[in-house]
Amino acid sequence: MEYIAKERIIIKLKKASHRSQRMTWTTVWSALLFCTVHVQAFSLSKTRRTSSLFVSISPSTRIPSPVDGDNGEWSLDTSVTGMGFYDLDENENNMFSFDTSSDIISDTIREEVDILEEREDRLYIDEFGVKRKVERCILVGVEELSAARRSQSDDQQPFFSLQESMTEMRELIKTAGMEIAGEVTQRLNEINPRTYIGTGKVEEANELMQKAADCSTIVFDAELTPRQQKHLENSFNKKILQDDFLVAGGEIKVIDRTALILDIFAQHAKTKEGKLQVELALHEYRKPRLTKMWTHLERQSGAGGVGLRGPGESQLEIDKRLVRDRIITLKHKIDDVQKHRTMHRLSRKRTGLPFLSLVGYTNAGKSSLLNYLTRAGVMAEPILFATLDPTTRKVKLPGYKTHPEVLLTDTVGFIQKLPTHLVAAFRATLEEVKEADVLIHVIDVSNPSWEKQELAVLSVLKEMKVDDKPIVRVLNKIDLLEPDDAEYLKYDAATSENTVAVSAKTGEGLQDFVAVVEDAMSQLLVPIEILLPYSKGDELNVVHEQGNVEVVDYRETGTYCRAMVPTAVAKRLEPYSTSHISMEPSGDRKSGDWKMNTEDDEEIDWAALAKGRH
Ligand SMILES: Nc1nc2c(ncn2[C@@H]2O[C@H](COP(=O)(O)OP(=O)(O)OP(=O)(O)O)[C@@H](O)[C@H]2O)c(=O)[nH]1
Ligand SMILES: [Mg+2]
Repeated sequence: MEYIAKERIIIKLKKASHRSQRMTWTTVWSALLFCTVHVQAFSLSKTRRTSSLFVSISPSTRIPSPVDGDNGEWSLDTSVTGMGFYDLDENENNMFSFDTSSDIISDTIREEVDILEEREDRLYIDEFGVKRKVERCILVGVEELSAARRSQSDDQQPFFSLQESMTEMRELIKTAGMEIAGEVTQRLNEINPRTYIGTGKVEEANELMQKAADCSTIVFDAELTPRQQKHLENSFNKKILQDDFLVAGGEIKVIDRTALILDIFAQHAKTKEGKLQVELALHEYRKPRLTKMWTHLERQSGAGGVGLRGPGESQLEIDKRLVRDRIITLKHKIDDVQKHRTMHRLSRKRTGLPFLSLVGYTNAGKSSLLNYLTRAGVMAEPILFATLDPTTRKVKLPGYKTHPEVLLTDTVGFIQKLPTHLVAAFRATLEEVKEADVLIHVIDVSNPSWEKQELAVLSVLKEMKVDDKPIVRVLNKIDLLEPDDAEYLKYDAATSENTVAVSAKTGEGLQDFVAVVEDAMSQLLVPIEILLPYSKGDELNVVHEQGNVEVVDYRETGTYCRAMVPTAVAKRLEPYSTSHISMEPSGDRKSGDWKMNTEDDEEIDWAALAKGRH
């Protein structure tokens, strides 16, 4: 039996793990190559139970029938969404009716494939028909004593103790959908440049994993270098490597903190842009980590068709080229999406509404606050990195005099030790923070490490060079505190500048929140002095709505008005200005002390001016 692809499809080839992997995959590859399948991308997933190969192939290529049976080498799995092919031996009309939503395939092949294989890795159906999580892992953490010492001399860089960091990792692992089967920790003066932890600890982790059932993953609470990861993989997979892949069972995966966060991002990205960014970050992460583990797949690529022909290109080289090409394509696509976003931002600016951005540590309650204020229905979950895509809402703030309406954006949460290339991949989201007039820093005060989390966020804001913007500190989740602690924090907030204690769950303190935000925004107002023609009555309304009017005087030539207004409004009204007002702040912008330069710097009698007698 033979099949022909209707359109570009992903096929999934599965085999049971009891056969020699080397034999089987070589057979699969040769089968695919002999029938001139144009393989466009592939990804391999292995668990203890099965190994799956996902291949994207071009339309109209014929693929051979899988060999089934007792000693079957491989089988074709038709359960992958987006598959579509004809069964040639059957009646041509009798095609398999699969859901072939083409955008899954065209834009995000790797991503869909990754998510599918991740899901498969995690879930199995037990004898009662219940889906259970099976991916279990060993968590490894290190207390780096030299880093602890360094941090003592730097107040700005928070140092999370081993226990704090491990608590956070446990949450991340839970969010990623894994279970912890055991933990290994080590106190080291300096980390081991080769294997991160000492060789004794590698052994300990290995033993722990052998004892735990269904456990083939080791998660490190660290950003491992590609070299360290390779050495660790080799140490944990010594047996498989020694036996030249002939032993039963899947290989042991070594995952670092970055890979774990990327996995969570991949599961949570909702919009096209978010997905593209995650895919880019994943490829950037994987590029230096492609290794010669799979050299048994090495071949001359003449049979690969146009574009793949060439002298002696190894599978590893092809992989690298595929990843490189994909990165370039992704960057182009992201640039395109960002052009739209820039246009969107410009039109938003034209509305003249102040722009507030919610920032904060992951799980602090940013989305909950936006939900409370707007009923926007932004996903707020007790999981880390619930939000990846920025959501902007117009919010009416009750009791606001100067800015009755503002634009409020929810953003991706921060986390300590956030790898720099992850930050780069999410630059579009961070652009939103750069554009903001005021930052609303949401802090989860029910978390024992909240002060360190606050510092971690401030240091990222500093890196992004946005720490000069007015920042409102929102001490959130006070409902979870002991009454005394809550009272103390409320008092502390009331006596500190730009700070408010709230609960985004019960709504407590949100009236004060509005007042504090208004205070912060008044720092954005600039003084104007204008003479508006009577035909521009609507502009005067804007000044009344969005500004603080000090003097209005109806004169023969128009309405004289002195007021404090948002910068956008001041710029628009510049043609009607009666004096030359400098828009530059005089020194500290936060003080709200804006300098006015009159032409000859003469003393002005404001009262007389107001009455039109100056
Ligand atoms: N008890 C209590 N829970 C809260 C409060 N605010 C938020 N939460 C809960 O905290 C969890 C995280 O809230 P989110 O709003 O998703 O947090 P976030 O800052 O948007 O998180 P990320 O998008 O992951 O960065 C959710 O389960 C919320 O219900 C609060 O004031 N009190
Ligand atoms: Mg959120």
